Parts: sequence; structure tokens; C-alpha cells
Amino acid sequence: MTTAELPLRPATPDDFLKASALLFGLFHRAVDPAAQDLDRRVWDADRTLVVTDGDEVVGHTFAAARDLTVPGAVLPAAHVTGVGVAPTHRRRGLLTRLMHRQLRDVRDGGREPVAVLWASEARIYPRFGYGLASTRLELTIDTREVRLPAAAAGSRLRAGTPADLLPELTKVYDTLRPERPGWSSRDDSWWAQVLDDSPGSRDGATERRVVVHEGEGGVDGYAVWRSKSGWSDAGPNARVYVSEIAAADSVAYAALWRFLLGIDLARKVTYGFAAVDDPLLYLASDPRQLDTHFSDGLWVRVVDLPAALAARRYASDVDVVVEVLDPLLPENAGRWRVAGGPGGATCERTTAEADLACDVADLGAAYLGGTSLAALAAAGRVRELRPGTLHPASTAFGWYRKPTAPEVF
Ligand SMILES: CC(=O)SCCNC(=O)CCNC(=O)[C@H](O)C(C)(C)COP(=O)(O)OP(=O)(O)OC[C@H]1O[C@@H](n2cnc3c(N)ncnc32)[C@H](O)[C@@H]1OP(=O)(O)O
Repeated sequence: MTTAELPLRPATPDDFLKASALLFGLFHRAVDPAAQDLDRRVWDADRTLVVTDGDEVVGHTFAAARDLTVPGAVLPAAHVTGVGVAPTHRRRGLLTRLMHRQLRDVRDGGREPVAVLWASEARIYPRFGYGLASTRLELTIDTREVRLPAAAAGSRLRAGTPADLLPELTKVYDTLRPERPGWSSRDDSWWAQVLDDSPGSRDGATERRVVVHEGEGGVDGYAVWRSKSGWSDAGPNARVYVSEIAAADSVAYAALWRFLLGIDLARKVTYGFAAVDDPLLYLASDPRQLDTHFSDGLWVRVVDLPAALAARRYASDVDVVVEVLDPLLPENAGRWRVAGGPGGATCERTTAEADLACDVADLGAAYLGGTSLAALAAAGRVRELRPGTLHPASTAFGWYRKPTAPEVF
């Protein structure tokens, strides 16, 4: 049997252990039964495709059913993860088959207008119509070089474990989520996944810790962190690793950062999920000392174009005809009129002359309001066919805050 003929099918619960072993191997991790149990909580055979060769699972992809916040709305979105092909079967088209089938299934399912993912390597997914929709700043902060404004009166911090403080975390997260493009819904299983603390995941650091901020109305912010002991010839040199920080307002946000940057014996604090417009850039006495590193965040694939473009809101009034290329999902190809604004929008097929032309991946890139159509045009990706239409459309497709995705799923 050639690779192209290997069976590709929906998974069954019996495939889990083999699929899990495949993924541990592909990501160069020793099999960790604790992490595996946790993965099993979020894994759903009905949302998984596998390729088998005899008894072996040699290809795998999973699309978790979660909601995603987009500009002005919260939508069901296929959260694609666990993509992998066995090293014995690589570069023979199995990923291509899996991606094509998965996108077709999502489209035919009729419920999720977009698919989203984090890429292990940024080169993999554009060919399947995914566009880079959010960027991520990784910060490595020298605690002695950065000062924050003095604390506001009435701030209170409380420390605890993730297990003890989970109700507070979920409350804050769910309160903030509808306003934060790029955030995904978390049920109990996803919270368990996000807060995974199996010893194999610690890399010599402590267990996870949580600090919550209490304002006048109760808990309104939290940070999840761990630390790692370190000593140098010059003295203490511990590191603090922040995995998540969320706050309802500037008082809570500054108080949490003040706490994290003030932990005794630590010299560096790292945080991997800052937004490109993160408030810390404007709070810190010397933003250069945040030592930012820029990388790709969430990739978005527009699966049902009219549903996706009508579902989000626009920053300003828009009425534009876009000619779209989508060889993989031809239902999306052709000319679409997007009309609306901050209160809602419609997207309908049209025979009118096009104002702009682009690939479906560019609409994915612009979908969360973080990548501008004008920047894509400057890169030669979006084309302005009718002069004067690009700039207003670019403003409308933007949003008042940049998207950020707080977790790699
Ligand atoms: C959302 C997520 O889960 S991200 C995790 C992705 N998984 C991993 O990184 C685990 C390790 N890697 C793998 O499992 C595999 O190499 C995969 C899944 C990335 C690719 O699977 P394959 O079956 O080899 O891909 P396939 O043969 O369909 O390749 C399709 C095309 O993508 C290209 N491609 C595939 N992987 C890569 C890569 N890592 N970098 C650059 N190009 C790539 C191929 O060259 C091919 O290009 P072509 O059509 O011009 O010839």
C-alpha cells in the first residue's frame, strides 16, 4: 500500500494511547503518564482524524470544540492541535490529506466559521489557508532595572495554589474573555490542561503558584507563576516564570506585576504571552529592559467566509467588495461584499467590481483585528483594485486592542 492509500478515518477511543505515544515522540518528550491522563480529558475521538498503517497510528489531528473571542463577538471555533505525522511517513503528503479532510469536516459541520491553531513551525500552515492573526511578545525582565508606579491604596494580594484558587481564576477569566480577541473558552478539562503541573513539565522549577488581586468588588486579577532557584558568584539569581496574568483594570494589573517583579532572590522574570500593546510596556520605567522577543501567536483559517465575516464587528463603517482566492475550500472563493460597522455586518456574494483582492489566508490574518490589511498590502499580499478603498477597509478590519492568545493549546 502506498502512503497515499493509507486509511484516513475519524478516531475511536481505542486510538488514544497510540496517538498520544506518537505525539510524545514527535515533540521529543518522554512519555509522561500523568500528562497523558490530562490530555485524555480534552481529547475527543469524535473530533480527531487519524491515519493508520497496519496497527500503527502514523498521522493525527484533533480539533477541540471551544469558543473564541473575535472583535465584538464570541464564536465557536475549531481549535486545531496535536498535529503530527510519524517520522517514518513524513513528507509523503499525510499532513496535506489530514488538513484537507479536517477543514472539509469543519466546513460541512456548519457550526464553526473559523479554525485556529498555534504552529510548531510557522512555515507549515499558510499553505492550508491559515494567516498569522496575533503576535506574541516574550518578555525577559531584569527585575533590578524596571520600576513600576507606586501602589494604589486599597490593593490586596492573596497567594495560594491553583487548586485552591481555581474558582477565582475562572471567574476573572470568564469576565474578561468576551472583550479579549484571541481568548478561548475553558471548561474544567481545559483549565486542568492549562494548569497542568505534572513534575515532567516543571523543568526543575517549583510547582505552580497563584496570586490573586482583590479590589473593592472582590477578586479582579490573578497571576500564575513558578520559580527556579539559582545562585551566581554575585549572589542570588533565581528566575520567576509567569505563565498567565489577567486583570480587570490597571490597578490590579500593576499590583500583580509589582508583586512578580519584587519576589526576593529573583533577578529575572519571564512571561511568554504579552500582547504587542501590553500595558506593561507603558507601566515600566524602562520598557527596553523588558527585553522583548517577538514571535507568531494564533493562526486563523477562515472556513466559512460569509459566516465568519458577518459574525465579527468592525471598528468603523465598512462597505467593501473583496475578491478572495481559496483553492482548498472553493465555496469561499469569489467576490464578497462586506458591509457594516461597530454594530454588526453582513457578508454576501456579489457580482460587483472588486475593491480589494487577497488570499483567504490574508482574511484569516486580519480576522482578529491585529494584522492590518494595509500592512498586508505593503507586503504585496492584499491588492487594492479600486484606489482609495484600502485605507478605510484596513481601519474597519482593525480593533481597539491588539489580539492576544494567553495559552498554547
Ligand atoms: C497545530 C499543531 O499541532 S502544530 C504541530 C505540528 N507537528 C509537528 O511539528 C510535529 C513534527 N512534525 C511532523 O509531525 C510533520 O513533519 C508535519 C506534520 C509537520 C508534516 O507532515 P508531513 O506529512 O511530512 O507533511 P506533508 O508531506 O503533507 O507536507 C506538505 C507540505 O508542507 C511542507 N512541510 C511540511 N512540514 C514542514 C515543516 N516542518 N517545515 C516546512 N515545510 C513543511 C512539505 O515540504 C510539503 O511541501 P510541498 O507540498 O511543497 O512538497
